[in-house]
Amino acid sequence: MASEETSKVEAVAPSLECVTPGGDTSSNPIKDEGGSLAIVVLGASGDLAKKKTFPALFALFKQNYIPSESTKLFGYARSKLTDEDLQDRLRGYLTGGKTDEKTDPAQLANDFVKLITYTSGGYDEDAGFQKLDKLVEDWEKQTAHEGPHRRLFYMALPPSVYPLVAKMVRKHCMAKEGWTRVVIEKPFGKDLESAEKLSGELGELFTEDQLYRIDHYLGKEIVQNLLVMRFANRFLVPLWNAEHISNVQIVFKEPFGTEGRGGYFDEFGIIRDIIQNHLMQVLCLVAMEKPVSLDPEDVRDEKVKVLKSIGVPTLADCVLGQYEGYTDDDTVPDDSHTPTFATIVLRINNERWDGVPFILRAGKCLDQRKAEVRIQFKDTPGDIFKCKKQGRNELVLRLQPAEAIYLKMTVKQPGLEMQASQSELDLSYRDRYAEINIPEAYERLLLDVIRGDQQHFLRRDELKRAWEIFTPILHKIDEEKKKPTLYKQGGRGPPESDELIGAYGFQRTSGYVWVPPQLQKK
Ligand SMILES: NC(=O)C1=CN([C@@H]2O[C@H](COP(=O)(O)OP(=O)(O)OC[C@H]3O[C@@H](n4cnc5c(N)ncnc54)[C@H](OP(=O)(O)O)[C@@H]3O)[C@@H](O)[C@H]2O)C=CC1
Ligand SMILES: O=C1O[C@H](COP(=O)(O)O)[C@@H](O)[C@H](O)[C@H]1O
Repeated sequence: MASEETSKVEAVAPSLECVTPGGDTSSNPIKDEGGSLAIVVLGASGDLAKKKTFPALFALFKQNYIPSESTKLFGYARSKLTDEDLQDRLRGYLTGGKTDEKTDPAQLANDFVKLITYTSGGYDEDAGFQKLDKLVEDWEKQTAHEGPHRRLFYMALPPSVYPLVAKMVRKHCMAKEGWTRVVIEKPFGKDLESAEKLSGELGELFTEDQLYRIDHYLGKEIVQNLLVMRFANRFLVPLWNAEHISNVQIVFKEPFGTEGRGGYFDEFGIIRDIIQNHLMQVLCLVAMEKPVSLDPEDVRDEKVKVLKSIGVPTLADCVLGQYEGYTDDDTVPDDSHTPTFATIVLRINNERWDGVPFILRAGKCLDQRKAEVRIQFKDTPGDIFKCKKQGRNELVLRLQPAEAIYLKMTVKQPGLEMQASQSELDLSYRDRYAEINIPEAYERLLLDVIRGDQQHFLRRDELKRAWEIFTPILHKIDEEKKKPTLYKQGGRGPPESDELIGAYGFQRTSGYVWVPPQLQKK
């Protein structure tokens, strides 16, 4: 049964306006739909809710994107909590973002938590969801605003209960006059079959335009910049292909381990946790063709197209690692073979990328926190300066920490001698945009949900294709109980990874060390 309810409110076409340096950036407001907005956080007692969901809503509240006159936040979970219990639990996490000097941040946090009300109930319990619906409806009736009563449900819950909760929302809590949107968190399944099963179950209850599958990497500033950078700069156009690019690396590193999430992590491993979703989304934006427009369907059509061109990797294209001490976690079995590190090389079989390896690398408990895209160009032909020794051009997009885009290039070493050396053109956001508050990923994505803009959310076919690429290798790893190489905590991961990357053409620049000013230890 497909829902008869579809959004009565037109999605706001994503606008992209050119902003001159120091210019006004506030030209993309929420289309004023009037009426009321109820945001229901299901699993409000949990970790994600307190660390990400409510803080993101707080940031939007601070910027008046969710005005207190017309917005109410409802928490729902099984834990027996009062409104005050939940409010107190959240207060300590409501710290991020900038406020003007006149505003007291603690007062703002107090004003925000007053918008939250909590109700407890089971996830399969009709009575609980009927009570929730009544609470929302009573509040909607009280809000004097003309217009639709909009309802946003955010599932900050373990995926095992998504279908159950979705059924309850569909049965009892749909908006009576206005839109209903449902946000779900990854993991969207464990492989192709389970993902399709989940998609089928949700598809019975909600239309695709009501479902927002969140991948928070799509909300990161540099990831969002990829479309603009790639398609608004003429000089990049002729270079962005196999003729000039040798290899592309997309890297995620974390300096800590599973930190209390060992039970979850051990079931999924690093490929499902990071590579199949976050890194693949970034890959799509690096590799896809120019969309016809910024309409969400046009952008997602291009992502699906590039995903369909990617060949299925084999174990030979892959290095797996596990950090020493991983199994000391009580929630992880002693004989666990779950990889906490993986390097996987993908090939895109199309005209633009034929022959260019896309190297995806992710690991926990490594030497640093870093996520970046590193595009390495081929050697310059006819090298009269012996530049090869100095290193290749690389365009690096650093997602975190300290967002930056920099281009490693060879220049004359200043001085009397004619000597070439490696330097960089550096766009470090903290220097260039010091006055601008860079929003958190969840903040931006929640705003997109309120706006009805699905560009930065996964469509069902996109998800399916990403699972088609990774399921064969994941099944093989599981079936063969493939043992990952143990690696030291705080290092670069298994040395085999660097060997594989080297074999696929990546050339490390010897002697080049550049620590951008924002990352230098003072
Ligand atoms: N935490 C994080 O940093 C991230 C989480 N996610 C995803 O977000 C979702 C929520 O994550 P997180 O908040 O960490 O999860 P939690 O384990 O904290 O669970 C959230 C809430 O769900 C309820 N719950 C827990 N286990 C069960 C269960 N077995 N059956 C029914 N209800 C249960 C609990 O509420 P109560 O008992 O009160 O009902 C809990 O407070 C997950 O899908 C996760 O993969 C994604 C990215 C990062
Ligand atoms: O989705 C997840 O992401 C986090 C890393 O997110 P980041 O925004 O801090 O880069 C990771 O720690 C976690 O394992 C994974 O589930």
